[in-house]
Amino acid sequence: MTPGVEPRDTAGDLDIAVVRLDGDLPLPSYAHPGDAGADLLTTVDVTLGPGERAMVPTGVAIALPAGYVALVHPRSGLAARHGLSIVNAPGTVDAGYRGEIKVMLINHDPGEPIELRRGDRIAQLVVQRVERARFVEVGELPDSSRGSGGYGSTGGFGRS
Ligand SMILES: O=c1ccn([C@H]2C[C@H](O)[C@@H](COP(=O)(O)OP(=O)(O)OP(=O)(O)O)O2)c(=O)[nH]1
Ligand SMILES: [Mg+2]
Repeated sequence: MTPGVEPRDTAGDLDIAVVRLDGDLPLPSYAHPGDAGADLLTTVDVTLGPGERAMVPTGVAIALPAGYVALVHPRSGLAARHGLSIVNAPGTVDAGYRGEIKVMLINHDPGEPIELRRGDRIAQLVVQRVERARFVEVGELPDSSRGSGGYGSTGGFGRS
């Protein structure tokens, strides 16, 4: 594909087997060509009070090919407007997992409840290739510029 040119349609390039577990709700789908996340829907009505969380079913189970992972990400619009996020963001769906994909939603708003209705788009699924590592024990690690510095070792906001 030519760099900078949008793909033509909203389908992906990788076939992933999906089973619908709950009626006729639509399959996960990308809202726009080029989107990284396919929207996941809730199959249930649920109200989350301020600070409350819930494990919400999406009505789909998938079989990812070996070497892939699906990550369950929050939707930024719902986060910005309502404070809706995901407790374990991003959730990890392993290639071998055949159960229903669930989303652990949390209402971060301090005062307002969030009312979700069956069929609402609650999260997005990002499918990626993933490496599986071999953890090779050694006595000592090679030097690096960062070394063991972390947790703010380079400074804060960068204000002068
Ligand atoms: O947001 C999520 C996260 C996980 N899962 C499913 C798919 C995943 O393959 C499985 C296990 O997830 P994870 O490894 O994150 O949880 P765990 O607490 O380590 O459970 P386990 O001991 O089953 O691995 O749960 C979801 O449906 N949604
Ligand atoms: Mg695990």
